[in-house]
Amino acid sequence: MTAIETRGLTKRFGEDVVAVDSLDLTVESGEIFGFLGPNGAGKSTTINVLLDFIRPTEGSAEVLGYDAQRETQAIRRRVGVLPEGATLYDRLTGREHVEWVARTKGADADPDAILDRVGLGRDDRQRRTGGYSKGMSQRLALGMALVGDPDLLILDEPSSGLDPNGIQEMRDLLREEAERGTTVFFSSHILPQVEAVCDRVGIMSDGRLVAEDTIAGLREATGGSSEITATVDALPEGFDPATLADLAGVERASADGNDVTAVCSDPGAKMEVLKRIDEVATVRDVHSEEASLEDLFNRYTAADPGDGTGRTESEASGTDGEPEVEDASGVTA
Ligand SMILES: Nc1ncnc2c1ncn2[C@@H]1O[C@H](COP(=O)(O)OP(=O)(O)OP(=O)(O)O)[C@@H](O)[C@H]1O
Repeated sequence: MTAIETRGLTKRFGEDVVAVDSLDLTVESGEIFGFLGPNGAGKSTTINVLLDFIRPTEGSAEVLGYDAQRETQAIRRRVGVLPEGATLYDRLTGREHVEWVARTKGADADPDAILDRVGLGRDDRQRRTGGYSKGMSQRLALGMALVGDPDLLILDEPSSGLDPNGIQEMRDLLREEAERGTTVFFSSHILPQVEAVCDRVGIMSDGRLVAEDTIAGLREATGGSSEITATVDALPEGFDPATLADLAGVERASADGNDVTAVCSDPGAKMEVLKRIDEVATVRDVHSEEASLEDLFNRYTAADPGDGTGRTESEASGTDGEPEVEDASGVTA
């Protein structure tokens, strides 16, 4: 079964902004799917349509086989949501938040077990959330998403505000959830984290899905440039490392001190680079790397226009937009 499926999904705000443009997205059950894109690419808007916080202009969206607009209640019972910038009720304690979500969902949850999983300390969970740090609020919001063992987790920037330990714990938690059979759909700007946990990724740019594949698949599709760095004793006088780019399959090359690095569009060219360097210098060490998700992301989104926010000028100054649009930043059950 597919966990998420959109067909021709489009959302316009006012006359000028096409936040999501004919999106065909498929997320299979049980996978961890990373939803990526620069600021303003349309990720949150897509998520907000899936959860019926906003209505699409055109197209359709199904979540767990239910129509996202007509069967919202069925979806909310089976989906755990961490909205962007989740708002908490200052006067309630962390534990009370989890109890509240459990009541709303009609779920039989153990708040302490959940808060243990997200690492919100025993004392902290008894305090009112008005005094929480950003990371504590984020841990609690994630705990609220876990209530009722959802079939699908939709997490908008789950690592936001977390320290490095928190990010690592989040990664483990996503894996644990996937092992239990939960589908995990999350947006993130922390690409190494995405690379470490995701089965597949989708990359949005300017409202459109410009790539949807495994990371290995993206590497292949882009010609998967890879790097080789050779550390040498010394480079001979007059040797210009840039000339390594004359070799077939080498995009560019440069030297930084005793490190000579070549970026290869054809991984097979790495050996040729090494041989050439070995002819002119004594090679002490070699380091080879495949294109990171960050490199791939940059390739797919390089053409993103403007300042990267995707906002028009009038919108940035607050003169455009759709007043009736509901914000997804509230606490969601
Ligand atoms: N309520 C709204 N009214 C008008 N325009 C909006 C509204 N919500 C989003 N937009 C615009 O839609 C586009 C997509 O925004 P969206 O928030 O979906 O991007 P995003 O990929 O989630 O970005 P980020 O990574 O910064 O969170 C942007 O141009 C944004 O300004």
